[in-house]
Amino acid sequence: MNNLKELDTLLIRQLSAKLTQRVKKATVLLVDDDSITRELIAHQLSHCFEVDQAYSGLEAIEYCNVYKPDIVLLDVEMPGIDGLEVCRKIRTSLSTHAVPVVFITAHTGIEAENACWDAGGSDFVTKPINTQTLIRRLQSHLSSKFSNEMLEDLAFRDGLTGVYNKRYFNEVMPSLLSFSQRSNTEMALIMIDVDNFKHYNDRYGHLAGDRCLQEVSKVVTHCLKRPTDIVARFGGEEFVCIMPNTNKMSALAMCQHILTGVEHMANGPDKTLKEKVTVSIGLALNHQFDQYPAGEELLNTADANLYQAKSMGKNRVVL
Ligand SMILES: Nc1nc2c(ncn2[C@@H]2O[C@H](COP(=O)(O)OP(=O)(O)OP(=O)(O)O)[C@@H](O)[C@H]2O)c(=O)[nH]1
Repeated sequence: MNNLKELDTLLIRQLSAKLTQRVKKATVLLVDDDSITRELIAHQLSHCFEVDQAYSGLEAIEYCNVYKPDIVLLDVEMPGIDGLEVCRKIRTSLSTHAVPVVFITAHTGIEAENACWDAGGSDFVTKPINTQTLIRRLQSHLSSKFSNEMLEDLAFRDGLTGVYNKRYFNEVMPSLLSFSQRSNTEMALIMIDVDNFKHYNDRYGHLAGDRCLQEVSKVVTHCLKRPTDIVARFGGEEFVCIMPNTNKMSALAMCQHILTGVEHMANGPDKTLKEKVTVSIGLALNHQFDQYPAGEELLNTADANLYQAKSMGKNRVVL
């Protein structure tokens, strides 16, 4: 019992050290049209974070779309697009909606404060700024953001390969299916299974087998580049991928990419594989059914096609 408690304490200490490190390396985007104020705040914050600067609302939006900062420190009053509008834009963009926004405002009073909350702000500081308070607030928002991300990773990522896990797949599959049904778009689902993996494990050991799975998942993730594509480890040496907005030709091309990529892994510069590895792929498309299929039907079809691919000699895709 005591040992378990000690282990818990150790784990919590490790996690909190990791969190502190992440907060130290966090990027703050500081947005203010007044260059003197901006430089002054940037200088004070630079002891604790990486600080990038934007001088207008438009520049801030462009920066966020490309670089995705960890947190935004945003002046409310700016000519052109003001801070409130920038914040609304950050909140409605898929890639930045979870980025905390802390407002800097010269105005106090219920109306000014409520405007910040209504725009989606996470917090605000009033001028003149107390640097200590500002730093502590940023650290606190960053800590909760990073802990949430760490928890999400623990819940939804596969520990060995870093791709999503089956739980995540099961969570998102119904929404993706109903989205493709509503928008009448094609969607592809593939099941990938490493060929003769038992032999690889038996011959080179379980650790080498683990390494092989990591390499396969890298190849698959590399091939499926769209932000909407999802790669998950389904269990053992099996992966499942969902590709929204993908028709038969593109899906087949993707599968071919994966087959070639995996085949070439053993020739890679770092030679992490002991011998050539191949995979078999079962493909299923939602448009191949008379009626929109349920997730289970798509999965079963992909699985049956995977079985076919194996029985036809492996290292191939079957639709
Ligand atoms: N190293 C490692 N091996 C795993 C893991 N999960 C499952 N395995 C192994 O994967 C192997 C799968 O073997 P089989 O199901 O017989 O499949 P196979 O040898 O690939 O045969 P085919 O699928 O017909 O090509 C078993 O030996 C499992 O122990 C893992 O996380 N790491």
